[in-house]
Amino acid sequence: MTSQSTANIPTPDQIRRAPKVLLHDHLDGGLRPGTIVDIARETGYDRLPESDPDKLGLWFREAADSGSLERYLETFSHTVAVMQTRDALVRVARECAEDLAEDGVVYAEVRYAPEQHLEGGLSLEEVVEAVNEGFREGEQLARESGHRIRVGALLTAMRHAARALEIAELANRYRDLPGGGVVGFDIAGAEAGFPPTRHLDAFEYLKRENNHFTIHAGEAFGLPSIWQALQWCGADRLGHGVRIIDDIEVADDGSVRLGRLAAYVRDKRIPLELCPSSNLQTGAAASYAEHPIGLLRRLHFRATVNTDNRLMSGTSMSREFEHLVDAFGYTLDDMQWFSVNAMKSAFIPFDERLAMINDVVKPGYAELKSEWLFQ
Ligand SMILES: O=c1[nH]cnc2c1ncn2[C@H]1C[C@H](O)[C@@H](CO)O1
Ligand SMILES: [Zn+2]
Repeated sequence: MTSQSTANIPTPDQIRRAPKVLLHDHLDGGLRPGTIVDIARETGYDRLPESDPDKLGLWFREAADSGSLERYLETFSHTVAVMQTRDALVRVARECAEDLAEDGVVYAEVRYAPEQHLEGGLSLEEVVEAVNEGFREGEQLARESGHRIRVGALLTAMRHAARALEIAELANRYRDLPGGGVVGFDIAGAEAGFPPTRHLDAFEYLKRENNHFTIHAGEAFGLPSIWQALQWCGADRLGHGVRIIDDIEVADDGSVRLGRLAAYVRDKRIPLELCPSSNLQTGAAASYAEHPIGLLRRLHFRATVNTDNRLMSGTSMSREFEHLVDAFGYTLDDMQWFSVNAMKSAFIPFDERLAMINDVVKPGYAELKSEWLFQ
């Protein structure tokens, strides 16, 4: 007879079926290798390092496994290269929504940088409309195969470039669309040398518009980047934020002391969009077992679990949770805690977040948690 305590450690199948919430996933970091090969052939892009989809998938994982964020980011030149036409963007977005739904994700915010998709002659607006169309098609196809998912877009501006205000204005124009649209804004790219305050005009504009934004901060660079993102720029969430650990001291007797920034992040319930596998690849953490998510969860930070780049990390939401279950012995209750945290931190309206938590996430976990009774 299975007991409740062993049954509460989820099996891989339960992890996949559990309702999961994803806040940090890059559209150009999640393509299917076969799709990259197809589009490269159709559009005449001849610089792919491999033409066999399996080998190409492996190439991305290995190339991204460099220990440096800068080298990791170089792999995106190939995915961005095959995302320059309307058809390609619709397809990639559709498949993204389908893949997430198949993996048991019920709500996702997926980000991309419109300014990187203009080389084929599309306008910024055409890029956003193509991606939105793909997400809607993917949601519909997922429904037809028995999965429910909602996907919102986050528009990213590249931190080394100078188009943040323009992209923030774009994000604001595509808000509040019926059926879902652009739910917020982000900045990404190499962190060292490109502080978020370079883009203050964009953040101040979004605040005046009562809009939402997250900032990649505290990944390759430490506390100053997190501090700027919160106290100068006013970020609602931190993309990664994992280096907040540098402001937490754990003494030999297990007692914990938070510095002022870490205390602020916890007190204000600032969501941390943690991405364990990505951090291992860029050198921000040494192993799953040593990943700061273990301590941050114990200390009740508003921690969430995310994929970052499913292609480059060969991962999925289920894979991320499998690693965490192995490393920390997490149960279905822990998974629910992370999923509720993420849903609370989403950029959609409060009533919709609440309904997702009460009517989708919690009932999904209750169902899984009761399975042991009927075995
Ligand atoms: O983990 C990341 N840190 C900083 N930038 C990133 C990360 N993953 C992807 N990006 C960049 C590369 C993409 O081309 C861009 C937009 O999705 O965002
Ligand atoms: Zn990211």
